Amino acid sequence: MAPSKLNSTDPHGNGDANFSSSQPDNGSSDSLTLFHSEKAVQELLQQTPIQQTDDHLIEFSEALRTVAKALRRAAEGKASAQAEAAEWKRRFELERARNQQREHKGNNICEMLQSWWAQTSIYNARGMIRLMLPCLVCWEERNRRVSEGKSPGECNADIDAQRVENSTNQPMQRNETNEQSENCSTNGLCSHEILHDGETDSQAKEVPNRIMRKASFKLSWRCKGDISDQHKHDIVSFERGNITAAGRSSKQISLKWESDPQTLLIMSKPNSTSVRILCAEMVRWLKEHKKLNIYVEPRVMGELLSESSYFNFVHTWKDEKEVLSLHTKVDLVVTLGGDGTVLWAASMFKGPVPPIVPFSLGSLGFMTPFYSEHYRDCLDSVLRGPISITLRHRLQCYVIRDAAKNEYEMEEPILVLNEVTIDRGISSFLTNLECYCDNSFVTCVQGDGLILSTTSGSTAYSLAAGGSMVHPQVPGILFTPICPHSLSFRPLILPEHVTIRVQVPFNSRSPAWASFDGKDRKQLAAGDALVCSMAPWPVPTACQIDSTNDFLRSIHDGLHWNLRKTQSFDGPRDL
Ligand SMILES: NC(=O)c1ccc[n+]([C@@H]2O[C@H](COP(=O)([O-])OP(=O)(O)OC[C@H]3O[C@@H](n4cnc5c(N)ncnc54)[C@H](O)[C@@H]3O)[C@@H](O)[C@H]2O)c1
Ligand SMILES: Nc1ncnc2c1ncn2[C@@H]1O[C@H](COP(=O)(O)OP(=O)(O)OP(=O)(O)O)[C@@H](O)[C@H]1O
Repeated sequence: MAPSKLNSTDPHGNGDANFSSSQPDNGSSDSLTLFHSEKAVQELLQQTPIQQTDDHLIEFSEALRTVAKALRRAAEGKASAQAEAAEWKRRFELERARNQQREHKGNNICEMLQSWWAQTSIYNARGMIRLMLPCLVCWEERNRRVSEGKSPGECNADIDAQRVENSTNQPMQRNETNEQSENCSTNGLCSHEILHDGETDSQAKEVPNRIMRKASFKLSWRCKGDISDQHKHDIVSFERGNITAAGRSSKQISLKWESDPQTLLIMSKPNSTSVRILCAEMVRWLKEHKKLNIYVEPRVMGELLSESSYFNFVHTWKDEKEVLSLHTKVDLVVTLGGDGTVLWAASMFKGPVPPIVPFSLGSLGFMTPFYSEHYRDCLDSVLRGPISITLRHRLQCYVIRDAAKNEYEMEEPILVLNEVTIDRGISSFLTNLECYCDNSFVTCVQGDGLILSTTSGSTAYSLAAGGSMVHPQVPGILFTPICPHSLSFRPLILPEHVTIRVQVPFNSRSPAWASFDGKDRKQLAAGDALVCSMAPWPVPTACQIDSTNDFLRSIHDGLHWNLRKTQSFDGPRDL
């Protein structure tokens, strides 16, 4: 049959060659020839729509690709605006902390508490959004003007001018702040409640005789060999959280109490008999010899009370809201456990962190320089001060969902002391993570994942993935791939001021998973991003000797770093 012949001899399906070859060559009737030709033409015509369908499919898939690209660009724009906003917020906090420090002397107490409240509310999602929105508006406005053909410099100048104009709105903003402080009890901790000796009103009523005033302290550092006080700087007003300061990374920092610490929080590793016994003994000693107020976790409170009703004086908390206000009550935190307990303790404080005294009751202990056997001497000297401390930087991480339609749906930031890891989870596919640093494309991670680590975390997971060990006082962010499927992907160390964005592309074969200090795993679907920058509040941990000595001891003892038998004296030598 002509059609089958046509098909069988036309590998390309265009019919040309077969159309001519299907011409009868024996001079049979014209009508038959015509019939066959018509049939062949019809065949061809029937094939044309198939060809057209193919073309349409190609066009359609190209259109889809274009749409996907546009969507991706839009999501990237959104994530980059949000990253930028996070960075603006960070700068804004630093600037405000600096201004508050300057204004400190002239301010009356009410203003001070109001500003404190404003700062606390940063950690309330709405407060954060309130801070971020103006930044986003500026960012979008700037982008709009750039797209109109203006130079970035011109745009910034325009926006600054507009901001000056907008300063006439100041009274309205003030009203907003007043409103906040009036309504603060509904949002968490109220500024006037802090005025009452660091206790909330309700608690102060429950325990009327106890005076719990927060101890203030000063941090200072001096140049090597300088024994005078000339280079001392006052940098800390604990409640304001302005513990961040330039220069903190370059010298050994010393903490001196300005008033005696009165309240101590003990955090301990669960499920350990030796830790439980030590904890009870320490609480008893602190109460009887140091007359301190003691806080413990609800779990530990239960353990203590099951041991004896003697421990009735110990305090604990009931809910998350009270945890948020802990930093206003606690002068010092003691941890009994390994590094994991230090991480746990740090994670309890979303804002300023009281100094932590970490006792070693784990197997390694990179951040736990104190021996538990000597806890009395050690706590004696810490409570007396001055002590050397390490200000450990933290990273603040925002998970930005592609599905979030507006800023109100943004999740609370998560603070990490070690690292945030983005990996493939249970998926067997390579991760495909697009990484940007301050909006510049860094690379695409194809492998098991990526670790964004602090320098304190450099001896943890990042080290296991081939990252360098870095002194914890060095300000930087480690960018360490996990099993990258490329020979040249070496780990990086980026400066502390950058904002890193890790984006799961829309064409990713599987979702990625983020985990924070090894916990709280969150799924990152295609289009979601993780934005990470240095957090304003570091974690001050007490040193046994000093930052450097403790760090070197931890890598020698913990990792047996560069341990090798010494070469013997005898043998060949250069003459
Ligand atoms: N392959 C790895 O090395 C690997 C894998 C997963 C998690 N981790 C680390 O475990 C940490 C969580 O610790 P955990 O105690 O809750 O979990 P865990 O009980 O599983 O302990 C993990 C180990 O990491 C050590 N560690 C923690 N922080 C450290 C630090 N800053 N420097 C050196 N060692 C450190 C701990 O001492 C512990 O031995 C994560 O932040 C991550 O860094 C490491
Ligand atoms: N107070 C706490 N409440 C709940 N979990 C805690 C607490 N302290 C520690 N953890 C968790 O317990 C686990 C083990 O803690 P930690 O690392 O301190 O002990 P360890 O494993 O014995 O020490 P090392 O890691 O040095 O061997 C960690 O995952 C940590 O997050």
